[in-house]
Amino acid sequence: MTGKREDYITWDEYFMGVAVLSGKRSKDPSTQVGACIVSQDNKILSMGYNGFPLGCSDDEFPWGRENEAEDPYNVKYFYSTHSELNAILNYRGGSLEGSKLYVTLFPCNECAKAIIQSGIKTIVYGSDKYAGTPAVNASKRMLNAAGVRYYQYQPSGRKIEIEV
Ligand SMILES: O=c1[nH]c(=O)n([C@H]2C[C@H](O)[C@@H](COP(=O)(O)O)O2)cc1CO
Ligand SMILES: [Zn+2]
Repeated sequence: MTGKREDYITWDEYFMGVAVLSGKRSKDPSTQVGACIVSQDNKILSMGYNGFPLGCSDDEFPWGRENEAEDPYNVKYFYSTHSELNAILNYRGGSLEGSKLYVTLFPCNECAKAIIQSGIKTIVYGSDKYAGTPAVNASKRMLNAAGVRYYQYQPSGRKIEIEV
């Protein structure tokens, strides 16, 4: 017996927790997504959340999603950068080869391309609320073909509270 504390959080709880916390920075009123990229030896390399690119003000660009077919110019989809892409682009350290991505929502087809090309080899995702849509089907098709492993985060049931 060393007296070691035993109720410390697991690596998965830690990194998914960081992804969830990152998503709390999102200004999207309907879906907040967070991502955390981790090296093979469990070091955090980068983080991201869905938001507009630098210089594109949250107070000037539209956050709504209504009337996309009639007026896509005034809807968020042309402008929001996905959390996974932001996490990849936020990394300034070199290569992401062999790394692992924790993300609160299953990546879309566009993010799948960036994930594959950046060398990320494993995805741990939270929600799969858009499962079965063409974008997610296409994403899974590419990830399967490229040999990127993915599995859903299994909640421990433990509530992690953060007080600052
Ligand atoms: O993988 C993703 N990553 C990601 O960051 N997003 C972002 C883009 C949008 O801001 C929001 C999706 O909005 P909505 O659920 O209202 O369609 O989530 C959406 C996806 C789609 O799977
Ligand atoms: Zn995406």
